[in-house]
Amino acid sequence: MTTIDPSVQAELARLRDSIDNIDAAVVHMLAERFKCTQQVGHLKAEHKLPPADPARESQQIDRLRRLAESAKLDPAFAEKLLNFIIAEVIRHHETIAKSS
Ligand SMILES: O=C(O)C(=O)C[C@]1(C(=O)O)C=C[C@@H](O)C=C1
Repeated sequence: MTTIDPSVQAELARLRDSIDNIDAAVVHMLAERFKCTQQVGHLKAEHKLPPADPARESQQIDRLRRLAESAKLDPAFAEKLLNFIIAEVIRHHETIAKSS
C-alpha cells in the first residue's frame, strides 16, 4: 500500500471538501432547474405546445458555449451537458403531455 505524505493528504482532503460543496450546489441548482421545467411542461401540455423547441435550444447552446469559453470550460463539454439535461426535460414534458 502507498503511504501518502500528511501534507499531501491534507491538501487532498481540502480539495475534496470543496468538490463535495460544488457537487451539492450543482444538485441543488439542477433541482431548481427541474422545478421550472416541470412548470414549463404543464404549461406546454395545457396549451398543446410541442415538448421540444429546437430554436430555443440553439440559442441556449450558443449562449452556453460563449459562457463556457469565457469561463475557460470546454465549450463542447458545456454543450454535451446541456443537451443531456434538455433530453431529460423533453422526456419529462412528453410524460406530462401523455398524462394530461
Ligand atoms: O424552454 C422550453 O421551451 C423548455 O421546454 C425548456 C427546455 C430546457 O430544458 O431549457 C427544454 C426543452 C426545449 O426544447 C427547450 C428548452
